[in-house]
Amino acid sequence: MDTLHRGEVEVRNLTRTFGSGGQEIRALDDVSFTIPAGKFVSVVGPSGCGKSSLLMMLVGLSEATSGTLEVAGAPVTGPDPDRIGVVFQEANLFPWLTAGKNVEFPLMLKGVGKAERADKANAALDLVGLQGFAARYPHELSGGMKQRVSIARGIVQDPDVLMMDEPFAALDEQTRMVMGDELLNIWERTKKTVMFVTHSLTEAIYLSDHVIVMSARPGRIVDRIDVDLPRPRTFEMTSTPEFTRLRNRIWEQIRVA
Ligand SMILES: Nc1ncnc2c1ncn2[C@@H]1O[C@H](COP(=O)(O)OP(=O)(O)OP(=O)(O)O)[C@@H](O)[C@H]1O
Repeated sequence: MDTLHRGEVEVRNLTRTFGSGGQEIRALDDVSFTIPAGKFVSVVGPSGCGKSSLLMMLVGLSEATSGTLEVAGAPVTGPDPDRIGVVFQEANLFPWLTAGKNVEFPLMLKGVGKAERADKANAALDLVGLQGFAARYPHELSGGMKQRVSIARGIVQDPDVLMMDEPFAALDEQTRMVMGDELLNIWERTKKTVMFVTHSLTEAIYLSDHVIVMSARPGRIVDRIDVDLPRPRTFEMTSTPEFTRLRNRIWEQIRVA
């Protein structure tokens, strides 16, 4: 396949079942989609539809029951932060390490030398707007800042793809909106492919090129929406007829799902 035209994320006929025998729970059923390289795609759906399960398989932390997953041109066989960065809802920082050392941590595991580690961590912290904060400990940072550190840690190895599982869900509304704009800035500067799981329809539309809509369990894809709003996105766009039309379309799908 032509590398230039290959989807950065390819999911084919993915099924995920938990448990066994009479206790089986089918979380995902025959899910297929492609995220082209460099695109920002959100996944929305009712609670329990399998969004997190999907992301856990795509980052190599959980195995598919059947189907195939390819990211950045290769099958996913386990965690691979050089290829796939991940950011979760909780920042999950080590409280006893500074922001800089938290970002360096995955590089330390790889045996990267001290100077290179510090350079890369500082560059990642700059990218998320935390220049000068490397020496701070997590308890000295706000919720938004902690999540920025977590994003810096997710991209410190410069992966092609960034997977995000409700990264701003624990933040207050104002911080959440600022973080959305920050994330778009980072995305535009780094050209990474982003898959973003969220409960917020507004956030999904505001950030994305495409929105994948999933049904209630067992999760299936019921719609894929192209968001043709111009970039850069602005707060004013969220009250335009086009934005409302897209939000209504997703809501109709989720309501009946
Ligand atoms: N380890 C597990 N063992 C058993 N069932 C599981 C496990 N993980 C997930 N499930 C079930 O699979 C379904 C999908 O869960 P998942 O967390 O992926 O959904 P979700 O869409 O991310 O939910 P939410 O939006 O509430 O975060 C749920 O019904 C959940 O209870």
